[in-house]
Amino acid sequence: MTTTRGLVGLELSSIGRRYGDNQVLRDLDLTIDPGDFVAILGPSGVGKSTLLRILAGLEEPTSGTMTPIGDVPAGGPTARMMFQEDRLLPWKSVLDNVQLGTKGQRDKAAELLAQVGLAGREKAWPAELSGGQRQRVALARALLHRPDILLLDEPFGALDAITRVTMQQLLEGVLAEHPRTVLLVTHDVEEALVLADRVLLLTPQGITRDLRVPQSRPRHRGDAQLAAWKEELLDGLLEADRAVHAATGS
Ligand SMILES: Nc1ncnc2c1ncn2[C@@H]1O[C@H](COP(=O)(O)OP(=O)(O)OP(=O)(O)O)[C@@H](O)[C@H]1O
Repeated sequence: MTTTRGLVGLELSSIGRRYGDNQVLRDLDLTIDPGDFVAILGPSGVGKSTLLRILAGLEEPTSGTMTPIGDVPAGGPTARMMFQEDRLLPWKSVLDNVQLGTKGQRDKAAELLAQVGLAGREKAWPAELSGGQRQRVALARALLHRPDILLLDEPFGALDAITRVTMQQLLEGVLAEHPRTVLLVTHDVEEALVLADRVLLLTPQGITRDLRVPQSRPRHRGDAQLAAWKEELLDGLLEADRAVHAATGS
């Protein structure tokens, strides 16, 4: 049996979000098990980032409830978000960027930097790093806060194909060391299938596909079952994309 010690999940019940007349999420029911890695696919504009912002507590749903489950800490679970853009402060060193908003965590910050492959670059400025390296700093910064829930909003979306694969492998390694409940929003179906325990397809009709990926890690990108799911999910995405355009008249 998988242990959920120290891990927190979330139960969403009838979550909705409306912006004026624009009902973005509607009656969303979803249980995220403690320690699960859940990837969310969906057409542009369907509300994936909105959902992550709600989970992060950055935004309130207009309806529904969200309840933490599992080994819930006394003050409630903490969440941390990582974005496509690194959001590093250019006037602070790499180490100071990782420590941002914390006190006395220098050693831990340096240790995390080493874990993401940036030992020796503590004093560098963000401008001296490549896009992939900057995302490593952003990942180290998110992990320093030891969030119960790690929310990744297309974190590798701006990276070239090779750096992206390297970052996926790095994330997998880091999570093996620091188990967390993870939600990943991505447009990359292969990324979802290679990394996640569970892949959701979010469409204007709600979650239309909820796929468990039992393959052991590291996964083989050429795996026949993953390839079949990739086809199926791409078809689902195309169909959902048409539905979004039909709904918005775009
Ligand atoms: N603060 C806001 N005010 C008004 N409308 C918003 C706001 N945030 C998001 N929206 C609207 O909500 C809808 C969903 O946006 P969201 O960014 O969550 O979609 P997404 O699925 O993440 O899209 P993408 O894949 O393109 O990032 C869009 O129609 C967007 O215009």
